[in-house]
Amino acid sequence: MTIDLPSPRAALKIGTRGSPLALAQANETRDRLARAWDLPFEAFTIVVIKTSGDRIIDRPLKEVGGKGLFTKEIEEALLSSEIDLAVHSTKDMPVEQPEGLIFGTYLPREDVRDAFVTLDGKGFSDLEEGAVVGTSSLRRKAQLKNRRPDLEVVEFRGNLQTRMRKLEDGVASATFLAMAGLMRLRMDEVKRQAIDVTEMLPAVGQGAIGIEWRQNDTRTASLLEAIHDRETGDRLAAERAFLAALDGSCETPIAGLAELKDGRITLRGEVLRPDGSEVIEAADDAPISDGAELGKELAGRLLKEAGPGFFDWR
Ligand SMILES: NCc1[nH]cc(CCC(=O)O)c1CC(=O)O
Repeated sequence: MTIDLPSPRAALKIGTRGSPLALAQANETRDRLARAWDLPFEAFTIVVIKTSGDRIIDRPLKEVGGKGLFTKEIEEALLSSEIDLAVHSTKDMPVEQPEGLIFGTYLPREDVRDAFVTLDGKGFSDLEEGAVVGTSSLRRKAQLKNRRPDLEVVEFRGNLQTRMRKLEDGVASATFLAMAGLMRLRMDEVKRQAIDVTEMLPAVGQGAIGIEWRQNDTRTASLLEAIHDRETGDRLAAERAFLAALDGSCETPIAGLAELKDGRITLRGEVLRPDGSEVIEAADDAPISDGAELGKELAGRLLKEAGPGFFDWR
């Protein structure tokens, strides 16, 4: 098969948000594509798109509401062919895409763990009673409250740099950041303690860069095949099926992680009450090709165990 390769004069357009992390992820995608197809960087252009999530920075996300706050404008640009592919943090992607778009290429996954970040390198069992922790993630808040009900949680929005500044300003004594973000931005100076996944299960998709394209654009699909990481794809199929079956709105604290071992896929999942007072968890394994069924099945078990009252806060 011959592919009409992009060139500096007819570059492939890569859409992304403009945050430093998003740009790092778009650059990694461009580098991998250029290497895989032996093309110069100039065969790709990076197009920055501002999303409603980027525009509204003064209100908590759950007040702004709606899925896809960070993806809507990017998907519109894809559909209108302003861009040829879009690079996303899989963690921020709704489980369903608009008609005509496919989200299905994944780069090799980074560290999936959360990091506990303080100015002096403390762990979360070392924080003094009643200390303030900043996070805007319902999952992290619920998981923290489950272990340390005494801690106070305050809303902490903004990019990684903004959150670090808030720590320096004393708005909170600690925050959580994804290890993947710290590594991609090479924020080596940030004092962090990586939290083992058995201690704090990460968000579905954490640490994975995912790429979306137009379903009818077979050329872009072929170009992307060369950089797709099959193992990450297999894990994400299970995790996202789990999330989809739980109807994971951003208002529900949900965590999930799939891992591959000895030719099988293992999935661990949990749902929590937002105040951390209850955690329901389950784990199982299956042949790798049955990952999506495993995700659906595990979600069903959690829903059954949680019972009809569990999600009442929504
Ligand atoms: N919700 C924001 C977001 N989306 C993806 C990452 C980190 C990178 C990743 O998990 O791939 C972050 C920041 C964070 O959670 O600290």
